[in-house]
Amino acid sequence: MNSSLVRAARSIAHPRRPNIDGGLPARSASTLAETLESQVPAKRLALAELKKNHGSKVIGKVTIDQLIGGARGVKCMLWETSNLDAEEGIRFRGLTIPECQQVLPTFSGKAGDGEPLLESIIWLLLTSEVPTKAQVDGLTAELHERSSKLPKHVVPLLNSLPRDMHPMTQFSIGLNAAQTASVFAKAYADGVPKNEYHKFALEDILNVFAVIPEIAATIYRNVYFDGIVKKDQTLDYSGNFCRMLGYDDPSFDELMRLYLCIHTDHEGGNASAHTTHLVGSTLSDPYLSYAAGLNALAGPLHGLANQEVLKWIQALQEKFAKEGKEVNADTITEFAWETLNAKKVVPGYGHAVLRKTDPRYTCQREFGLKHMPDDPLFKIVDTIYSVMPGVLKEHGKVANPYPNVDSHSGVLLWHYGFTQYQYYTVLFGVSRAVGGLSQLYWDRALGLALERPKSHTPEWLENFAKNNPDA
Ligand SMILES: CC(=O)SCCNC(=O)CCNC(=O)[C@H](O)C(C)(C)COP(=O)(O)OP(=O)(O)OC[C@H]1O[C@@H](n2cnc3c(N)ncnc32)[C@H](O)[C@@H]1OP(=O)(O)O
Ligand SMILES: O=C([O-])CC(=O)C(=O)O
Repeated sequence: MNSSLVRAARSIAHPRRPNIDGGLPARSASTLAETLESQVPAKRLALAELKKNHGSKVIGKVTIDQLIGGARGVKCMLWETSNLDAEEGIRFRGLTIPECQQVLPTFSGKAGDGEPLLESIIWLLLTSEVPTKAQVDGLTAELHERSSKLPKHVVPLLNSLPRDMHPMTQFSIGLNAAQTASVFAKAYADGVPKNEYHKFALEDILNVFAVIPEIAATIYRNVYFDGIVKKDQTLDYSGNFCRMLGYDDPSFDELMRLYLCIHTDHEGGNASAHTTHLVGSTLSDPYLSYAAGLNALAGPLHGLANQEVLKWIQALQEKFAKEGKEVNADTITEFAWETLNAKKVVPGYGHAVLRKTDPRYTCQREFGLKHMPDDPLFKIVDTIYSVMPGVLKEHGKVANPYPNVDSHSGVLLWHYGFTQYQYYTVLFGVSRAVGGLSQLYWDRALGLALERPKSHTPEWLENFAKNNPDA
């Protein structure tokens, strides 16, 4: 591992940590819980100071357009695990995706040699520190051990669900049902003081990370196969998850590691993270909070777009096969205009914040170029990329004509025979738990308030506009 790069990454990821001897930042205690607990006092103090010294500073204004238009650009949420720049894309604790790929521990043990382990990202997002391989291995073992905490009624419940119920509905039901194991809910009922909430939240958060692969894999095996889920806990989190889904291919394991890492977090305003944060702010426990987040992820303008992309490509292929035409730049353009003229969205394109190609799209494209350059579907996605921004620019309505993460993920899965696209958002849901719930830990540790913004009636807005012509 390149130590100067790791040093630089650590100082980006954790800018306030003193670096007394000019070398690597002091390594904190070895378990994740101890590392986090050691950070809480300083973080609480920093937030209190920020409030005391700068609490009344104005950081923005809100227009009536923003109020009507889904609060785009309204600054109203504290989120520390990641930050999204409209041009550059996501940074996880200050690190871009390529930087994460260079410095985070991988399955081989060598940073930069393969995709980061999900456990590395869990550690990074929660603590803001780049973990060592030993810390990551410890976390892998801890999560495997915690996976036994899935309540015994959950799998039979999942087995009883109709096979044609959408996998995301099943996922939400499964996680809600697992909530009987919440130690946070029990601690609250037992009256633990507010400054201790985060300790019980962390227990739930790690347990949720540990049990969701079994919920997700049971759904996949039930809906499409024989219902049998086989584990291999000698592997890392993602590798074991692949075995549970029924895949045993090192290249697919690497894809899953990449997939699970890049979908974790996208700052706070996206619908699934925001929902988790909002529901958690009522002191609903992490199981219920993230189950709510899953329901937001299940919408077609958000996480479900990844299945819609595959559906769109299948429809395109079917139409031109019937007409005896090949799929190429011209026929894709024709199909895109048909979609737009029918007043439907082109799935996988556009974004509420991004104004350039999503770096999560780019890194998946690079994976495709390395592992499946001649795959016909991969080539179609590339051809779509070559024409769609031009079509959307010509259409003239779309703020961002470039592809988002959902545009590419399904095609990579398809290459490995994972063709059940109605299930794809469940994989996204396994990953997004990590971002939403890492932030939820800090929400409770910092004692953040119940979220409750102000709404206004149309009459109030009209009166305001009439009485304030220059506003
Ligand atoms: C993980 C994720 O959630 S990434 C996003 C996944 N979603 C998709 O890929 C679905 C397709 N994309 C979209 O629907 C949108 O781009 C969104 C929902 C992601 C963002 O929405 P907005 O911030 O409102 O986008 P924007 O400001 O560009 O919208 C302006 C207009 O362009 C339309 N538009 C935006 N993107 C698209 C698109 N891909 N295809 C067609 N029309 C689009 C909007 O529907 C809106 O139309 P309207 O004025 O008639 O309401
Ligand atoms: O940021 C958003 O609004 C949507 C998105 O890409 C994500 O949640 O990953």
